[in-house]
Amino acid sequence: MAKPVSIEVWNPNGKYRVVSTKPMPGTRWINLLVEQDCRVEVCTQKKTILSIEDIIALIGDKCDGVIGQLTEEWGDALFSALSRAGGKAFGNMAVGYNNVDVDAATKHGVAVGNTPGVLTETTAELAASLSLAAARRIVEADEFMRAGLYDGWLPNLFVGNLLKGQTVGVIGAGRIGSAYARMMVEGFKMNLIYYDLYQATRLEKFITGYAEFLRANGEQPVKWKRAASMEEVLREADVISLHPVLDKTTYHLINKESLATMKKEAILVNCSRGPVIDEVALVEHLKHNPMFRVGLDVFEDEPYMKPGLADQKNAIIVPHIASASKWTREGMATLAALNVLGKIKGYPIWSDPNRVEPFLKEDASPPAACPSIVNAKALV
Ligand SMILES: NC(=O)c1ccc[n+]([C@@H]2O[C@H](COP(=O)([O-])OP(=O)(O)OC[C@H]3O[C@@H](n4cnc5c(N)ncnc54)[C@H](O)[C@@H]3O)[C@@H](O)[C@H]2O)c1
Ligand SMILES: O=C(O)[C@H](O)CO
Repeated sequence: MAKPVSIEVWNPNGKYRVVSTKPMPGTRWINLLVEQDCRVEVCTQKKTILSIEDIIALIGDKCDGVIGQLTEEWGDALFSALSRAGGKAFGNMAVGYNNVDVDAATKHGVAVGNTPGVLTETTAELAASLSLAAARRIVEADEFMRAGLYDGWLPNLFVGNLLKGQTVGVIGAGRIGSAYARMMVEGFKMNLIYYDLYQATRLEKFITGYAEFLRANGEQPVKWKRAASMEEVLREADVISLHPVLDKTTYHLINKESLATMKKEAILVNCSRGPVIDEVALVEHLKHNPMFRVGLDVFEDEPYMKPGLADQKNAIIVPHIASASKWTREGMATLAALNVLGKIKGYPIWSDPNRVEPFLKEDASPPAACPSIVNAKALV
């Protein structure tokens, strides 16, 4: 028998019972649920990752929908408990939903929501920050200053890489990968090589237009290329940023062999999911290639790092904060709540999950729709 889990309750007499497994930023998401007759229960347990038993205890005997987190494994056990309690929807507060067994949800008739679009620029900005921090060795230099080691300017002190004119490689040029590519090309006049299963038409048009603008102004135009294989990107790029979804095709996409094809002084950034990189192979590569640098927001076995990673000076490591801007996190909470609410209310699915701004306006009522349900087609 699982121990009772501590909760905070909003609108105790609400008709529909919605559970959030974590307190989430902002209050708009709670207000929207309460205005639509929901009793909202927010888990306040002081434990970062809830167990399956904790979540089953939270679901209880009657629950219309749950808002959950990417740290939770949503599989058959949780979806059958939710369905038994009368639940219709699970809203993952993330765009990535590799923690969710979508087939199991569909089998139990539960809709699975995610939060695309609202985190695109915020996540791309962190990938750009890690790229710059790695290129210019900012973390190492900061540690050096704080240690009181600076005793005057030197020609060879913390020499890094100039980005202008170098090639940025993007693997997975979807929403975030494309936003990152635009930032690096427009901001630093880098050339682009990308690999994706699909053509990134809007990105290609943007860079073509920017190259024309540069040419018209007497500047060196930027170039772009869609690579025929991921290996082509790894061989040619100076900075490589990973932005694919995590699935069977992208698990350990970066491994011992692919690392060996990269330039010795390349920079590798990962703001997608940890298991896209074989982290043990990466640690070995970092040890043997001191000029190779990485910027990592995600790790293979979060919250842990593989042995040796934290000792590498050529690695910059941050704790899965790529979407952590206030506007984005409040927006993610809103989208996650509206996915659950929309399903409870029987609203239709929003037509374009790449354009979710109408749901995010602070001073207006959101559309009567679910912003993004990933198993919408399978459920009908
Ligand atoms: N670190 C973070 O905090 C953070 C924040 C947001 C998103 N993410 C991760 O980033 C991922 C991408 O988000 P998005 O909104 O850009 O999604 P998206 O669906 O717009 O883009 C993903 C892209 O990956 C491509 N892809 C799929 N399989 C591939 C393969 N084998 N090789 C190359 N490309 C492949 C797809 O075609 C698509 O264009 C999410 O699924 C999530 O895991 C992480
Ligand atoms: O997939 C996601 O949304 C992230 O990892 C958290 O923002």
